[in-house]
Amino acid sequence: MPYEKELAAAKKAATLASLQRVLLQSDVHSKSDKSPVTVADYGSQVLVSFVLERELPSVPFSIVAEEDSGDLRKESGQDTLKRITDLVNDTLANDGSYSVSPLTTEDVLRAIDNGKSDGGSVGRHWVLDPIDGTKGFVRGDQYAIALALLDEGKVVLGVLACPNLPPTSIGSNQLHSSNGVGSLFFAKVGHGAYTQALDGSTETRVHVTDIENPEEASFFESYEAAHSSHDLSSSIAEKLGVKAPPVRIDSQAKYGALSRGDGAIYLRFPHRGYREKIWDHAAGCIVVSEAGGIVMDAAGNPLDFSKGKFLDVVAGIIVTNQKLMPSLLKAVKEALNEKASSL
Ligand SMILES: Nc1ncnc2c1ncn2[C@@H]1O[C@H](COP(=O)(O)OS(=O)(=O)O)[C@@H](OP(=O)(O)O)[C@H]1O
Ligand SMILES: [Mg+2]
Ligand SMILES: [Mg+2]
Ligand SMILES: [Mg+2]
Repeated sequence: MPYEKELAAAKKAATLASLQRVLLQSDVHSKSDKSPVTVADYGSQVLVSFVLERELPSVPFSIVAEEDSGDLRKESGQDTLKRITDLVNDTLANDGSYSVSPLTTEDVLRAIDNGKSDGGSVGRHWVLDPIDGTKGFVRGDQYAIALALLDEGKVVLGVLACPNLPPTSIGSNQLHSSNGVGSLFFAKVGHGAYTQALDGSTETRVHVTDIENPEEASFFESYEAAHSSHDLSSSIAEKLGVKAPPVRIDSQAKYGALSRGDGAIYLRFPHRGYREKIWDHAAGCIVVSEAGGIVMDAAGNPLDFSKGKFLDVVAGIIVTNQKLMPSLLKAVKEALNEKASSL
């Protein structure tokens, strides 16, 4: 079966990264673009890189990942580097599946640097967001370890580990950390999407909702208003006839929740000038597509992951089932035209 061992390795990598026991979630640093990064973001990138290298030793190795080692190589980063190294070694020791001597700080830097690839349309590339929704993670809300594989520019498998997303369906009032076991979603091209509890229970196939009437639909959007225009989504929802208030959750947990029918629509409209990155959508996109949903930009184009680390989309990203997509696209077009003429 194509990509079977790759999927098994990806599930193992994302699950192990989700088991990090972080002492200080508030240990947040600011990157050069002012966005937050924590010890756990780096630790997760190291663990995923480590597991993929171990599980797939004979395969040429390329990862396009969010984090880099630049700040950790500076004098001011030495404390953080030490804490990442301890965190990774504790996680590997608790798990016990790899008998290795503890990683050194050099090993950690090298593992982070494995994520330097540029991706593209030739060959295979892993795409990793070690912690997607860092702000959600710091708040104790939703976040995801998101890992996908590109083959000749197409996403062929994806895994989303969502440690704070309960394995049962969420309503709008059950969004906060479950303090229990989280959810794992995974999909392989042409083989459907599946979920299982992060503690390894049996897997079940997931499908997006079959709702046809927008009045019965609910929609997801970013928790952070800085990441997606809440005004534009409410105008789209109103045009479509959606009655329910928005459900705001961080990260690609939105794609996971949508793939099992917890909500019907995901709307994402970043503010002017922001360029989407492939690691924020690759895993979520294949999980939802294999669950029967559609992921497009606001002009109705499928997402193109073959152009390197950026994802060039027209205006925003919209996700829903096959039945609702035509009316959603129409509502999006109207709302965007209205916005343009009001400027
Ligand atoms: N200005 C701006 N506009 C749009 N998107 C941005 C912006 N800044 C960051 N990001 C990316 O958003 C990722 C977080 O995903 P979400 O927006 O779905 O979640 S959240 O509600 O904002 O927490 C987040 O992913 P992580 O950095 O992995 O947390 C970013 O890649
Ligand atoms: Mg980030
Ligand atoms: Mg992200
Ligand atoms: Mg991230």
